Amino acid sequence: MQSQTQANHWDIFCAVVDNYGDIGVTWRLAKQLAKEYGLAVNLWVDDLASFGHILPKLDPKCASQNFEGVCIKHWDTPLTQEYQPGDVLIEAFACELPPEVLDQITALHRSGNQVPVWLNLEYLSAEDWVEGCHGLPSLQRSGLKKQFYFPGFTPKTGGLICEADLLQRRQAWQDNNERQAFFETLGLSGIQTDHTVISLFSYESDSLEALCRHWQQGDNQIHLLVPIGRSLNSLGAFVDPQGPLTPGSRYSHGKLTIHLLPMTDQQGYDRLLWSSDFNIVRGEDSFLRAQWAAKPFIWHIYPQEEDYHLIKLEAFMAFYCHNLAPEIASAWKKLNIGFNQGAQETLPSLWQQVDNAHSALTQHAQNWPNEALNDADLATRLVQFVKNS
Ligand SMILES: Cc1cn([C@H]2C[C@H](O)[C@@H](COP(=O)(O)OP(=O)(O)O[C@H]3O[C@@H](C)[C@H](O)[C@@H](O)[C@H]3O)O2)c(=O)[nH]c1=O
Repeated sequence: MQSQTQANHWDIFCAVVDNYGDIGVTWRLAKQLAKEYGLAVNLWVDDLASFGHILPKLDPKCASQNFEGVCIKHWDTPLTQEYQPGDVLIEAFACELPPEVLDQITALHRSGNQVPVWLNLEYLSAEDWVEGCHGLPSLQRSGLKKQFYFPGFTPKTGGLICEADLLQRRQAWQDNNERQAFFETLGLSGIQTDHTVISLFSYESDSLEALCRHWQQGDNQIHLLVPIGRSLNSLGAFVDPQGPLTPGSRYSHGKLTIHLLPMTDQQGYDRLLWSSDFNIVRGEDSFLRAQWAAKPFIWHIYPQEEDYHLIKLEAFMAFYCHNLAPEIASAWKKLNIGFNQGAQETLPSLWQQVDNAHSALTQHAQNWPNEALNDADLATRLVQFVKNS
């Protein structure tokens, strides 16, 4: 397989901590840098089996393979494939670079040669402090300079990952009403145009059972589309926990039908979000893609110690709601907090209030992407940042 050995290539290193967010974010970025900026990108990943869940064509046993213009390389220990220093070296989410890489760039630096621009791509947060930390240097003992690159929602941050044509493609998909044909490709049947479709990709949560009980007794037919994963661990009362829980299974309870789906590649997941009336998402990447889907959503934020994640949730909600009618903003915020806190008793009424405001929230969700992008997405700002470094 061809790897990127030209002097002007970029290397991105990604260690999969858990779940799919680390690899999901770096894979999106690598694809976009290759496609829109013609950059030669090596994406080094320590866990190809996890990556395979969101890129089913990937061969987890292959050390080097090309997809969508990106060379995906297995990051093993010790590193068996040669690293050649390029223009840029990105360590994603403070993963520790392999010693073989550090040794090479240190040797380059010591011999007075040019070293790659070395960046630590951080997690996304809407908190105030991000602006002050974006771009800060972190001086290394070796004398090398590493800089923090913080994604974010304001012009003084590193921006948000969004491909140049994404919003247009999503709009065309929704205008052309592609959803029914898409559901057919997924083998879904029985979804009529006046039914409500909700996608679910969350962590385990007691909130799920509370919402399902409510939906089961509602007036409207609801279809809950669930890619196989952690959400199912909390739906034991609604799916057959002894059963094989395979894609294609469906379970009906009153007005609620739960459909199990396979995990697909990222493009397929985007389409699922575009095709749903409401999305329940999590982590970092699906959270952002729900915003680009321009539909109302609940964010199940990745839990952190001492409930720090609730501070991050509040910071984002303040941004998202700043120009939303106060009573709608309040209902949507309470639903998100209630979901994240597992507030089983209050969730049905919180859901109802948000559901009543569905068209206003959808309108808001449609305006949000352009506002959030602030004229430049993350890749555009990153390329500029590197030019200025
Ligand atoms: C359901 C589904 C998801 N995906 C992708 C979308 C995203 O790129 C990825 C999921 O990533 P996230 O939404 O970020 O959620 P996550 O929970 O998987 O990842 C998390 O990992 C932790 C280690 C981080 O600290 C969190 O911040 C977060 O990133 O999976 C598919 O490609 N196909 C699918 O069918």
